[in-house]
Amino acid sequence: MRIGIAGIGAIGSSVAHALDRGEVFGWKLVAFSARSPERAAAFDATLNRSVPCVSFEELATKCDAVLECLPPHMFDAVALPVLSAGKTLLAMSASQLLGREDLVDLARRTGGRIVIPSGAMLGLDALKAVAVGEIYAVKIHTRKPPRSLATAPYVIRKGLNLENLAEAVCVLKGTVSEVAKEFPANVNVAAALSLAGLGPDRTQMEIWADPDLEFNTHTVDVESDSSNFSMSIQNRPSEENPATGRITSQSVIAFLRQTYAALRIGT
Ligand SMILES: NC(=O)C1=CN([C@@H]2O[C@H](COP(=O)(O)OP(=O)(O)OC[C@H]3O[C@@H](n4cnc5c(N)ncnc54)[C@H](O)[C@@H]3O)[C@@H](O)[C@H]2O)C=CC1
Ligand SMILES: O=C([O-])CC(=O)C(=O)O
Repeated sequence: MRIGIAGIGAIGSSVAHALDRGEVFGWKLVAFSARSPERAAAFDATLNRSVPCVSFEELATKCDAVLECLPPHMFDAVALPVLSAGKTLLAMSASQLLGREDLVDLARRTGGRIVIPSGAMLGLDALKAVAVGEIYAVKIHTRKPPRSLATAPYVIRKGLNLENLAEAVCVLKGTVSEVAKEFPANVNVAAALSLAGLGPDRTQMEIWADPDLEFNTHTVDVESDSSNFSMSIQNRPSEENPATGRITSQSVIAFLRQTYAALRIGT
């Protein structure tokens, strides 16, 4: 299978290197997109096998699947050509899929597919299973070091000063739909959780700034007619981007590896 990577930041570069090292059986990296020719050349030099830097439209025509790992506002620029071409979009900017039934409809019409890998979230397997029955409630509390929230639209608009906090503060609470508008780069895991379970309008969320925290931490409570469960994850930051957990790119690699695996575990 031919894969292309849109955006070679923390997630994209790590997945590209795993593919380049031949660590993902059955998948070949055939192209990538970068923000500038200089960045592309510097990145290509880190690969054992040179790969062309192309436009998002060319990624869509050259590849069977395209991994989107761009800044959130760039999402449509790659999602639309990939889905219009009937290809598979591996979407990391999961927050950008909230309220986007139009993209799901586009995929249905063209035979394309949208996949949100588990990324930095845990337990989506159990949530999908309980969703076969009736889910009563899903709550997620995301706690982040204040610096990870400092550039969010809400923090800037309200003029919140999150520096020198003496203790953890709840910055915003509401439904995932409400919080996503204000913290687009911080709700990918909540977006994935809500899409797998009760939907963004019924999944409750709180965002906390916690000065004592080193790792992004997500705690989830689920109640349903089959199981109640609570889960928590503390994500070590990646070297390239402290806002992105190291597990995120590993989740993509694990997802790709199961394509041809003789033994597949989990939902
Ligand atoms: N689903 C999940 O669990 C998680 C999702 N994310 C999301 O995944 C996305 C990617 O995250 P990271 O890799 O950490 O971001 P990053 O900021 O490290 O990388 C983004 C890359 O896109 C490049 N870029 C910008 N404009 C471009 C253009 N026009 N053409 C090509 N490349 C361009 C940037 O130069 C950068 O290299 C973000 O939206 C982030 O919020 C992050 C962590 C977890
Ligand atoms: O925990 C992480 O690494 C990333 C995160 O909060 C998100 O994108 O929602």
